[in-house]
Amino acid sequence: MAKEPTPCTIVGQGAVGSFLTFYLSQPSCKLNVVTRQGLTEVIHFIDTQKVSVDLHPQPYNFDVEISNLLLPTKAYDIHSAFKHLQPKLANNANIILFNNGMGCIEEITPLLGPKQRLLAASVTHGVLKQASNVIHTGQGAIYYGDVTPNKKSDPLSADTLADCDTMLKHLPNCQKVKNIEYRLWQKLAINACINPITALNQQQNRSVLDKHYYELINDILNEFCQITHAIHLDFDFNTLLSTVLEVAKATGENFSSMNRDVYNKRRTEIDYINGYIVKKGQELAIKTPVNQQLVAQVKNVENRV
Ligand SMILES: NC(=O)C1=CN([C@@H]2O[C@H](COP(=O)(O)OP(=O)(O)OC[C@H]3O[C@@H](n4cnc5c(N)ncnc54)[C@H](OP(=O)(O)O)[C@@H]3O)[C@@H](O)[C@H]2O)C=CC1
Ligand SMILES: CC(C)(CO)C(=O)C(=O)O
Repeated sequence: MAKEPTPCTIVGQGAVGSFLTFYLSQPSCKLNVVTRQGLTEVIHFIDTQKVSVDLHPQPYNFDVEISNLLLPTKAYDIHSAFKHLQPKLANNANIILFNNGMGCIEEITPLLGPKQRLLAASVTHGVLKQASNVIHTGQGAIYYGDVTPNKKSDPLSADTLADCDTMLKHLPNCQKVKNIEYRLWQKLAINACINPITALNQQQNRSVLDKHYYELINDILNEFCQITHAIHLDFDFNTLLSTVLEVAKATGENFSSMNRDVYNKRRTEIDYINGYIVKKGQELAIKTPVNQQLVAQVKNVENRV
């Protein structure tokens, strides 16, 4: 007997949400797209080969139980989007976070049912949304892993998780990894350096390579490494510094997401990026004055708009 398509609910038609909709539009997946207004828009999606396709996702059907919930929203919207859809989640649902920054795992974990699984992804693809056009601007990768605390083995949960893993194989360069925590912290370090610098100075990512910012980057990463050391995650300072500079170079022509948020007078994800380093510092009694200062500066710019 042919296998039923895997049901998959995607929240929002933003850049990453449309990217997921494009790559998961497969006969083996049954997509449901949730928007705040209830109506879906036609998205003109352009892939890295410049091939364009119009996406006509079905509006969300509230009668459907959610087995796989994909949350590609800004970090500050994850909690409310989850709460809104929580009543529709299957007992053994998989919930997958695609946001930048950290802190959402802590927000969602207490809300999980005993058989629900929480997965987190680190995305390095570049995707740009301009009006109804979504462009896959840069080929990157997706690393994801299970971050459910105190997992209990359950045959039904294991089956839905296996279906979810099969479904996610349709995404470009998508790999399940055991060390997802390490990947998430590494991406946090990259964003903690590139995003506020490029947002406050309204410059492209390559500007981070300017000698002028070396001391600031050193200070951001120094505070970061004290925290990761305290939680027994080993990051070598020099390797991390090289990674940040390599990403700034490789994405040099781009404007970071925080740069665009400030430019477009939108809320930034600062609370979940440098703000998360500050929060962890407070919990661990580690001083983080440089990250604290950056949070204050970015919030100051946000409040001016
Ligand atoms: N774009 C990129 O290249 C990359 C982005 N990321 C990260 O991925 C995350 C998403 O980024 P991106 O796609 O660019 O952001 P966008 O702002 O383009 O998209 C977010 C979407 O989420 C929707 N949304 C929020 N809450 C709800 C809700 N409750 N119900 C329905 N829809 C909702 C928003 O809808 P509305 O329009 O109504 O506000 C919006 O369409 C961020 O954390 C970002 O940092 C990571 C790597 C690369
Ligand atoms: C890696 C980087 C900095 C690329 O622009 C990014 O993730 C962002 O802009 O948020």
